[in-house]
Amino acid sequence: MKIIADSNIPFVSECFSSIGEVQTAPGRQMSPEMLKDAQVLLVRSVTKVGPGLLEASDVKFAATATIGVDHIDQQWLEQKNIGFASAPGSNANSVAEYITAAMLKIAGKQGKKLSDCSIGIIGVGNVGSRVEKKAISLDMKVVLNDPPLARKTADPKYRPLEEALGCDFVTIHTPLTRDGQDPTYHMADREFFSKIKPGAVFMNTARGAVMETAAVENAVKEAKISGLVLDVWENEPDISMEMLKLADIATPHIAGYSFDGKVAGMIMIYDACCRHFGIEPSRKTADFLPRASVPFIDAAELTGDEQSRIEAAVSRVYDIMNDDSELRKITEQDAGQRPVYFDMLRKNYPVRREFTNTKVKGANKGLARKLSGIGFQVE
Ligand SMILES: NC(=O)C1=CN([C@@H]2O[C@H](COP(=O)(O)OP(=O)(O)OC[C@H]3O[C@@H](n4cnc5c(N)ncnc54)[C@H](O)[C@@H]3O)[C@@H](O)[C@H]2O)C=CC1
Ligand SMILES: O=C(O)C(=O)[C@H](O)COP(=O)(O)O
Repeated sequence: MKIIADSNIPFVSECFSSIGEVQTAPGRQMSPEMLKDAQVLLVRSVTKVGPGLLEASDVKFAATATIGVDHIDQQWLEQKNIGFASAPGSNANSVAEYITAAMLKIAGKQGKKLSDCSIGIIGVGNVGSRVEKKAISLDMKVVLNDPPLARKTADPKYRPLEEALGCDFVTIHTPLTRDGQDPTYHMADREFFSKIKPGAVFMNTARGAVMETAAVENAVKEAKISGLVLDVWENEPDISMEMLKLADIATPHIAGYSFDGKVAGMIMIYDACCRHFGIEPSRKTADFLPRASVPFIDAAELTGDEQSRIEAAVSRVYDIMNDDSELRKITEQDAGQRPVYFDMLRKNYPVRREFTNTKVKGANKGLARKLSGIGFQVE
Protein backbone atom coordinates (compact mmCIF):
# COMPACT_ATOMS: atom_id res chain seq x y z
CA MET A 1 0.00 0.00 0.00
CA LYS A 2 1.41 3.41 -0.95
CA ILE A 3 0.90 6.22 1.56
CA ILE A 4 1.53 9.88 0.69
CA ALA A 5 1.94 12.04 3.78
CA ASP A 6 2.66 15.66 4.68
CA SER A 7 6.28 15.78 5.86
CA ASN A 8 5.17 18.05 8.76
CA ILE A 9 3.32 15.19 10.47
CA PRO A 10 5.84 14.12 13.11
CA PHE A 11 6.94 10.46 13.04
CA VAL A 12 4.58 9.76 10.16
CA SER A 13 7.08 7.48 8.39
CA GLU A 14 8.04 5.61 11.58
CA CYS A 15 4.39 5.05 12.46
CA PHE A 16 2.72 4.37 9.11
CA SER A 17 5.53 2.15 7.79
CA SER A 18 3.76 -0.56 9.80
CA ILE A 19 0.91 -0.23 7.25
CA GLY A 20 2.61 0.50 3.94
CA GLU A 21 5.30 2.32 2.01
CA VAL A 22 5.34 5.97 3.14
CA GLN A 23 6.43 8.86 0.93
CA THR A 24 6.42 12.35 2.41
CA ALA A 25 6.06 15.72 0.69
CA PRO A 26 5.46 19.32 1.79
CA GLY A 27 1.71 19.83 2.26
CA ARG A 28 1.50 22.81 -0.09
CA GLN A 29 3.16 20.80 -2.89
CA MET A 30 0.81 17.79 -2.95
CA SER A 31 -0.29 17.20 -6.55
CA PRO A 32 -2.59 14.77 -8.45
CA GLU A 33 0.57 13.43 -10.13
CA MET A 34 2.05 12.49 -6.74
CA LEU A 35 -1.16 10.66 -5.75
CA LYS A 36 -1.76 8.70 -8.96
CA ASP A 37 -0.83 5.30 -7.54
CA ALA A 38 -1.40 6.01 -3.80
CA GLN A 39 -4.07 4.36 -1.63
CA VAL A 40 -3.72 6.59 1.44
CA LEU A 41 -3.36 10.37 1.78
CA LEU A 42 -2.36 11.99 5.09
CA VAL A 43 -2.45 15.78 5.32
CA ARG A 44 -2.37 18.75 7.69
CA SER A 45 -4.36 21.96 7.32
CA VAL A 46 -2.53 23.40 4.30
CA THR A 47 -3.60 20.80 1.69
CA LYS A 48 -6.98 21.17 -0.02
CA VAL A 49 -8.47 17.69 -0.31
CA GLY A 50 -11.21 17.17 -2.91
CA PRO A 51 -11.74 16.31 -6.57
CA GLY A 52 -8.93 18.62 -7.73
CA LEU A 53 -6.37 16.51 -5.90
CA LEU A 54 -7.92 13.05 -5.83
CA GLU A 55 -10.20 12.62 -8.88
CA ALA A 56 -7.59 10.68 -10.87
CA SER A 57 -6.17 8.75 -7.91
CA ASP A 58 -6.78 5.35 -6.38
CA VAL A 59 -6.90 6.79 -2.84
CA LYS A 60 -9.22 4.76 -0.57
CA PHE A 61 -8.58 6.58 2.69
CA ALA A 62 -7.69 10.21 3.44
CA ALA A 63 -7.01 11.75 6.83
CA THR A 64 -5.98 15.06 8.35
CA ALA A 65 -3.93 15.14 11.55
CA THR A 66 -5.79 18.33 12.57
CA ILE A 67 -8.93 19.39 14.37
CA GLY A 68 -10.07 21.85 11.69
CA VAL A 69 -11.56 20.29 8.54
CA ASP A 70 -12.30 23.39 6.46
CA HIS A 71 -9.66 22.25 3.90
CA ILE A 72 -11.48 18.94 3.26
CA ASP A 73 -14.38 18.38 0.86
CA GLN A 74 -15.99 15.74 3.08
CA GLN A 75 -19.15 15.52 0.98
CA TRP A 76 -17.15 14.61 -2.12
CA LEU A 77 -15.08 12.03 -0.21
CA GLU A 78 -18.29 10.42 1.00
CA GLN A 79 -19.80 10.39 -2.51
CA LYS A 80 -16.67 8.65 -3.79
CA ASN A 81 -16.69 6.20 -0.88
CA ILE A 82 -13.25 7.34 0.24
CA GLY A 83 -12.75 6.74 3.97
CA PHE A 84 -11.97 9.85 6.00
CA ALA A 85 -10.70 10.70 9.48
CA SER A 86 -9.62 13.85 11.30
CA ALA A 87 -8.17 14.32 14.78
CA PRO A 88 -10.91 15.98 16.88
CA GLY A 89 -9.68 17.17 20.27
CA SER A 90 -6.07 16.10 19.61
CA ASN A 91 -4.51 19.53 20.12
CA ALA A 92 -7.39 21.24 21.93
CA ASN A 93 -5.53 21.42 25.24
CA SER A 94 -2.53 22.93 23.46
CA VAL A 95 -4.72 25.79 22.20
CA ALA A 96 -6.22 26.27 25.67
CA GLU A 97 -2.70 26.48 27.15
CA TYR A 98 -1.79 29.05 24.49
CA ILE A 99 -4.82 31.16 25.47
CA THR A 100 -3.87 30.86 29.15
CA ALA A 101 -0.30 31.96 28.40
CA ALA A 102 -1.54 34.88 26.27
CA MET A 103 -4.00 36.13 28.90
CA LEU A 104 -1.37 35.99 31.64
CA LYS A 105 1.06 38.02 29.48
CA ILE A 106 -1.52 40.62 28.44
CA ALA A 107 -2.91 40.96 31.97
CA GLY A 108 0.65 41.45 33.29
CA LYS A 109 1.35 44.09 30.64
CA GLN A 110 -1.93 45.95 31.28
CA GLY A 111 -1.69 45.64 35.08
CA LYS A 112 -4.94 43.66 35.28
CA LYS A 113 -5.84 40.88 37.69
CA LEU A 114 -7.38 38.02 35.76
CA SER A 115 -9.56 37.23 38.76
CA ASP A 116 -11.24 40.62 38.21
CA CYS A 117 -11.75 39.94 34.50
CA SER A 118 -14.37 38.18 32.41
CA ILE A 119 -13.89 36.10 29.27
CA GLY A 120 -16.37 35.59 26.44
CA ILE A 121 -15.80 32.24 24.75
CA ILE A 122 -17.31 31.97 21.27
CA GLY A 123 -17.51 28.28 20.32
CA VAL A 124 -17.54 25.89 23.26
CA GLY A 125 -16.45 22.59 21.76
CA ASN A 126 -13.23 20.72 22.46
CA VAL A 127 -11.08 23.86 22.59
CA GLY A 128 -13.58 26.33 24.05
CA SER A 129 -14.59 24.01 26.90
CA ARG A 130 -10.92 23.57 27.89
CA VAL A 131 -10.43 27.34 27.80
CA GLU A 132 -13.53 27.62 30.01
CA LYS A 133 -12.08 25.20 32.57
CA LYS A 134 -8.75 27.01 32.75
CA ALA A 135 -10.39 30.46 32.96
CA ILE A 136 -12.64 29.28 35.82
CA SER A 137 -9.54 27.92 37.60
CA LEU A 138 -8.05 31.40 37.35
CA ASP A 139 -11.25 32.76 38.98
CA MET A 140 -12.35 34.56 35.82
CA LYS A 141 -16.02 35.13 35.06
CA VAL A 142 -16.93 33.12 31.99
CA VAL A 143 -19.63 33.85 29.39
CA LEU A 144 -20.23 31.09 26.84
CA ASN A 145 -21.62 31.60 23.34
CA ASP A 146 -22.43 28.66 21.08
CA PRO A 147 -25.73 28.92 19.17
CA PRO A 148 -25.59 25.34 17.77
CA LEU A 149 -25.07 23.94 21.28
CA ALA A 150 -27.69 26.33 22.70
CA ARG A 151 -30.26 24.93 20.25
CA LYS A 152 -29.20 21.33 20.83
CA THR A 153 -29.14 21.43 24.62
CA ALA A 154 -31.47 24.35 25.47
CA ASP A 155 -29.01 24.99 28.32
CA PRO A 156 -29.32 28.62 29.48
CA LYS A 157 -25.58 28.72 30.18
CA TYR A 158 -25.14 29.48 26.46
CA ARG A 159 -25.60 33.20 26.10
CA PRO A 160 -26.19 35.53 23.12
CA LEU A 161 -23.10 36.78 21.28
CA GLU A 162 -23.66 40.31 22.63
CA GLU A 163 -23.09 39.06 26.20
CA ALA A 164 -19.83 37.34 25.24
CA LEU A 165 -18.72 40.55 23.54
CA GLY A 166 -19.30 42.40 26.82
CA CYS A 167 -16.32 40.65 28.43
CA ASP A 168 -12.76 41.84 29.10
CA PHE A 169 -11.30 39.04 26.94
CA VAL A 170 -13.09 37.72 23.86
CA THR A 171 -11.80 34.52 22.26
CA ILE A 172 -13.04 32.63 19.18
CA HIS A 173 -12.98 28.80 19.04
CA THR A 174 -15.38 28.00 16.21
CA PRO A 175 -14.68 26.12 13.00
CA LEU A 176 -14.48 28.17 9.80
CA THR A 177 -17.83 27.68 8.03
CA ARG A 178 -19.40 29.52 5.13
CA ASP A 179 -22.86 27.92 5.05
CA GLY A 180 -25.53 26.67 7.42
CA GLN A 181 -27.36 28.42 10.21
CA ASP A 182 -24.30 29.86 12.00
CA PRO A 183 -21.62 30.62 9.41
CA THR A 184 -18.42 31.94 10.96
CA TYR A 185 -16.72 33.40 7.87
CA HIS A 186 -15.91 37.04 8.77
CA MET A 187 -17.85 36.72 12.02
CA ALA A 188 -15.51 39.29 13.62
CA ASP A 189 -16.48 42.19 11.36
CA ARG A 190 -17.16 45.90 11.98
CA GLU A 191 -20.51 45.17 13.63
CA PHE A 192 -18.84 42.66 15.99
CA PHE A 193 -16.27 45.27 17.05
CA SER A 194 -18.96 47.95 17.39
CA LYS A 195 -20.52 45.74 20.11
CA ILE A 196 -17.33 44.65 21.87
CA LYS A 197 -16.67 46.01 25.36
CA PRO A 198 -14.51 49.14 25.00
CA GLY A 199 -10.94 48.15 25.90
CA ALA A 200 -11.51 44.39 25.53
CA VAL A 201 -8.74 42.06 24.40
CA PHE A 202 -9.58 40.13 21.21
CA MET A 203 -8.00 36.71 20.57
CA ASN A 204 -8.26 34.54 17.45
CA THR A 205 -6.81 31.04 17.39
CA ALA A 206 -9.61 29.55 15.25
CA ARG A 207 -9.03 30.36 11.56
CA GLY A 208 -7.91 33.64 9.97
CA ALA A 209 -11.02 34.03 7.84
CA VAL A 210 -13.27 34.00 10.91
CA MET A 211 -12.22 37.65 11.23
CA GLU A 212 -12.25 40.44 8.67
CA THR A 213 -8.70 41.80 8.67
CA ALA A 214 -9.71 45.42 7.95
CA ALA A 215 -12.27 45.37 10.78
CA VAL A 216 -9.69 44.07 13.28
CA GLU A 217 -7.14 46.66 12.16
CA ASN A 218 -9.75 49.41 12.59
CA ALA A 219 -10.74 48.15 16.02
CA VAL A 220 -7.12 48.59 17.19
CA LYS A 221 -6.61 51.94 15.45
CA GLU A 222 -9.87 53.34 16.83
CA ALA A 223 -8.94 51.98 20.29
CA LYS A 224 -12.10 49.84 20.45
CA ILE A 225 -9.91 47.05 21.79
CA SER A 226 -6.87 47.36 24.06
CA GLY A 227 -5.19 44.11 23.10
CA LEU A 228 -4.93 41.78 20.11
CA VAL A 229 -3.71 38.18 20.17
CA LEU A 230 -3.48 36.47 16.80
CA ASP A 231 -2.33 32.96 16.01
CA VAL A 232 -4.26 32.69 12.75
CA TRP A 233 -4.37 35.08 9.81
CA GLU A 234 -6.34 35.63 6.64
CA ASN A 235 -4.39 34.39 3.59
CA GLU A 236 -1.77 32.38 5.51
CA PRO A 237 1.12 32.12 4.87
CA ASP A 238 0.98 35.57 3.20
CA ILE A 239 -0.04 37.52 6.28
CA SER A 240 -0.77 41.24 6.73
CA MET A 241 2.30 43.15 7.94
CA GLU A 242 -0.02 45.94 9.14
CA MET A 243 -1.95 43.51 11.32
CA LEU A 244 1.30 42.06 12.66
CA LYS A 245 2.38 45.53 13.81
CA LEU A 246 -0.97 46.09 15.54
CA ALA A 247 -1.02 42.75 17.40
CA ASP A 248 0.24 42.52 20.98
CA ILE A 249 0.96 38.83 20.60
CA ALA A 250 1.42 37.43 17.10
CA THR A 251 2.28 33.81 16.31
CA PRO A 252 2.44 31.67 13.13
CA HIS A 253 -0.57 29.32 13.61
CA ILE A 254 1.12 27.26 16.29
CA ALA A 255 -1.43 27.44 19.15
CA GLY A 256 -2.15 23.73 18.65
CA TYR A 257 1.52 22.80 18.21
CA SER A 258 2.29 21.20 21.55
CA PHE A 259 4.28 18.04 20.87
CA ASP A 260 1.66 16.10 22.85
CA GLY A 261 -1.06 17.45 20.53
CA LYS A 262 0.86 16.70 17.34
CA VAL A 263 1.59 13.12 18.37
CA ALA A 264 -2.01 12.63 19.53
CA GLY A 265 -3.26 13.83 16.11
CA MET A 266 -0.90 11.49 14.29
CA ILE A 267 -1.93 8.49 16.42
CA MET A 268 -5.64 9.29 15.97
CA ILE A 269 -5.37 9.11 12.18
CA TYR A 270 -3.09 6.04 12.43
CA ASP A 271 -5.74 4.20 14.49
CA ALA A 272 -8.46 5.30 12.05
CA CYS A 273 -6.39 4.10 9.07
CA CYS A 274 -5.82 0.73 10.77
CA ARG A 275 -9.56 0.42 11.42
CA HIS A 276 -10.36 1.31 7.82
CA PHE A 277 -8.13 -1.46 6.42
CA GLY A 278 -8.82 -3.96 9.24
CA ILE A 279 -5.21 -3.88 10.51
CA GLU A 280 -4.25 -4.33 14.19
CA PRO A 281 -2.48 -1.09 15.33
CA SER A 282 1.10 -1.70 16.50
CA ARG A 283 2.09 1.87 17.43
CA LYS A 284 0.90 4.00 20.36
CA THR A 285 1.34 7.55 21.68
CA ALA A 286 3.92 6.62 24.33
CA ASP A 287 6.28 5.31 21.60
CA PHE A 288 6.80 8.86 20.34
CA LEU A 289 6.73 11.21 23.35
CA PRO A 290 10.12 12.32 24.72
CA ARG A 291 10.80 13.09 28.39
CA ALA A 292 9.56 16.50 29.56
CA SER A 293 12.21 19.21 29.31
CA VAL A 294 10.86 20.89 32.50
CA PRO A 295 9.80 17.95 34.70
CA PHE A 296 9.82 19.95 37.98
CA ILE A 297 9.37 23.52 39.14
CA ASP A 298 10.07 24.52 42.74
CA ALA A 299 7.37 27.02 43.78
CA ALA A 300 9.97 28.81 45.93
CA GLU A 301 11.63 29.96 42.70
CA LEU A 302 8.43 31.70 41.57
CA THR A 303 8.29 35.27 42.83
CA GLY A 304 5.81 38.14 43.03
CA ASP A 305 2.07 38.04 43.60
CA GLU A 306 0.03 34.91 42.83
CA GLN A 307 -0.69 35.85 39.21
CA SER A 308 3.00 36.64 38.56
CA ARG A 309 3.95 33.25 40.00
CA ILE A 310 1.45 31.48 37.75
CA GLU A 311 2.73 33.46 34.79
CA ALA A 312 6.32 32.52 35.69
CA ALA A 313 5.45 28.81 35.91
CA VAL A 314 3.65 28.94 32.55
CA SER A 315 6.55 30.82 30.89
CA ARG A 316 9.05 28.23 32.16
CA VAL A 317 7.14 25.58 30.22
CA TYR A 318 5.82 27.68 27.34
CA ASP A 319 7.05 31.22 26.75
CA ILE A 320 4.60 32.51 24.17
CA MET A 321 6.74 35.62 23.61
CA ASN A 322 9.45 33.48 21.97
CA ASP A 323 6.93 32.53 19.31
CA ASP A 324 5.93 36.18 19.00
CA SER A 325 9.50 37.43 18.55
CA GLU A 326 10.34 34.75 15.99
CA LEU A 327 7.32 35.74 13.88
CA ARG A 328 8.20 39.46 14.06
CA LYS A 329 11.51 38.71 12.32
CA ILE A 330 9.35 38.15 9.22
CA THR A 331 9.64 41.92 8.58
CA GLU A 332 13.40 41.46 7.98
CA GLN A 333 12.63 39.15 5.03
CA ASP A 334 12.10 40.30 1.44
CA ALA A 335 8.35 40.56 0.75
CA GLY A 336 8.44 37.49 -1.54
CA GLN A 337 10.16 35.38 1.13
CA ARG A 338 7.72 36.18 3.96
CA PRO A 339 5.27 33.33 3.26
CA VAL A 340 8.24 30.95 3.10
CA TYR A 341 9.48 32.27 6.46
CA PHE A 342 6.00 31.82 8.02
CA ASP A 343 5.89 28.20 6.86
CA MET A 344 9.50 27.62 7.95
CA LEU A 345 8.65 28.67 11.55
CA ARG A 346 5.82 26.13 11.54
CA LYS A 347 7.94 23.37 10.01
CA ASN A 348 10.82 23.87 12.47
CA TYR A 349 8.67 24.50 15.55
CA PRO A 350 10.55 23.52 18.73
CA VAL A 351 9.31 20.73 20.99
CA ARG A 352 6.75 22.24 23.37
CA ARG A 353 5.28 19.99 26.04
CA GLU A 354 1.92 20.52 27.76
CA PHE A 355 1.68 21.69 31.39
CA THR A 356 0.68 18.22 32.60
CA ASN A 357 4.25 17.00 32.06
CA THR A 358 5.54 19.41 34.74
CA LYS A 359 5.15 18.88 38.49
CA VAL A 360 5.18 22.00 40.71
CA LYS A 361 6.47 21.31 44.21
CA GLY A 362 5.84 23.35 47.33
CA ALA A 363 3.02 25.61 46.14
CA ASN A 364 0.64 26.93 48.80
CA LYS A 365 -2.99 25.81 48.66
CA GLY A 366 -4.31 28.76 46.62
CA LEU A 367 -1.51 28.64 44.08
CA ALA A 368 -1.69 24.82 43.85
CA ARG A 369 -5.42 24.99 43.08
CA LYS A 370 -4.90 27.41 40.22
CA LEU A 371 -1.85 25.65 38.77
CA SER A 372 -3.61 22.33 38.91
CA GLY A 373 -6.72 23.87 37.33
CA ILE A 374 -4.75 25.08 34.30
CA GLY A 375 -3.13 21.67 33.89
CA PHE A 376 0.07 21.37 35.94
CA GLN A 377 0.70 18.47 38.28
CA VAL A 378 1.14 19.78 41.83
CA GLU A 379 2.76 18.12 44.81
N1 LIG B 1 -4.68 27.66 15.98
C1 LIG B 1 -4.56 26.35 16.02
O1 LIG B 1 -3.45 25.83 16.06
C2 LIG B 1 -5.77 25.49 16.07
C3 LIG B 1 -6.99 25.95 15.62
N2 LIG B 1 -8.10 25.16 15.70
C4 LIG B 1 -9.38 25.70 15.21
O2 LIG B 1 -10.29 25.72 16.30
C5 LIG B 1 -11.57 25.29 15.83
C6 LIG B 1 -12.40 24.77 16.99
O3 LIG B 1 -11.86 23.55 17.44
P1 LIG B 1 -12.68 22.58 18.41
O4 LIG B 1 -13.10 23.28 19.65
O5 LIG B 1 -11.85 21.38 18.59
O6 LIG B 1 -13.94 22.27 17.51
P2 LIG B 1 -15.32 21.65 18.02
O7 LIG B 1 -16.01 21.20 16.78
O8 LIG B 1 -15.10 20.70 19.12
O9 LIG B 1 -16.08 22.92 18.61
C7 LIG B 1 -16.49 24.02 17.85
C8 LIG B 1 -17.71 24.63 18.51
O10 LIG B 1 -18.04 25.83 17.81
C9 LIG B 1 -19.46 25.92 17.80
N3 LIG B 1 -19.89 26.85 16.77
C10 LIG B 1 -20.07 26.61 15.45
N4 LIG B 1 -20.48 27.74 14.83
C11 LIG B 1 -20.56 28.71 15.78
C12 LIG B 1 -20.92 30.08 15.77
N5 LIG B 1 -21.29 30.71 14.65
N6 LIG B 1 -20.86 30.77 16.94
C13 LIG B 1 -20.49 30.16 18.09
N7 LIG B 1 -20.18 28.87 18.17
C14 LIG B 1 -20.19 28.14 17.02
C15 LIG B 1 -19.91 24.49 17.59
O11 LIG B 1 -21.26 24.29 17.98
C16 LIG B 1 -18.94 23.74 18.47
O12 LIG B 1 -19.44 23.52 19.78
C17 LIG B 1 -11.23 24.25 14.76
O13 LIG B 1 -12.26 24.08 13.83
C18 LIG B 1 -9.99 24.82 14.12
O14 LIG B 1 -10.34 25.62 13.03
C19 LIG B 1 -8.04 23.91 16.25
C20 LIG B 1 -6.85 23.41 16.70
C21 LIG B 1 -5.62 24.13 16.59
O1 LIG C 1 -5.71 21.19 14.24
C1 LIG C 1 -5.98 22.24 13.66
O2 LIG C 1 -7.10 22.52 13.24
C2 LIG C 1 -4.91 23.22 13.41
O3 LIG C 1 -5.15 24.37 13.21
C3 LIG C 1 -3.53 22.69 13.43
O4 LIG C 1 -2.94 22.71 14.67
C4 LIG C 1 -2.73 23.46 12.42
O5 LIG C 1 -1.63 22.73 12.05
P1 LIG C 1 -1.24 22.44 10.53
O6 LIG C 1 -2.07 21.34 10.07
O7 LIG C 1 -1.51 23.66 9.71
O8 LIG C 1 0.19 22.08 10.62
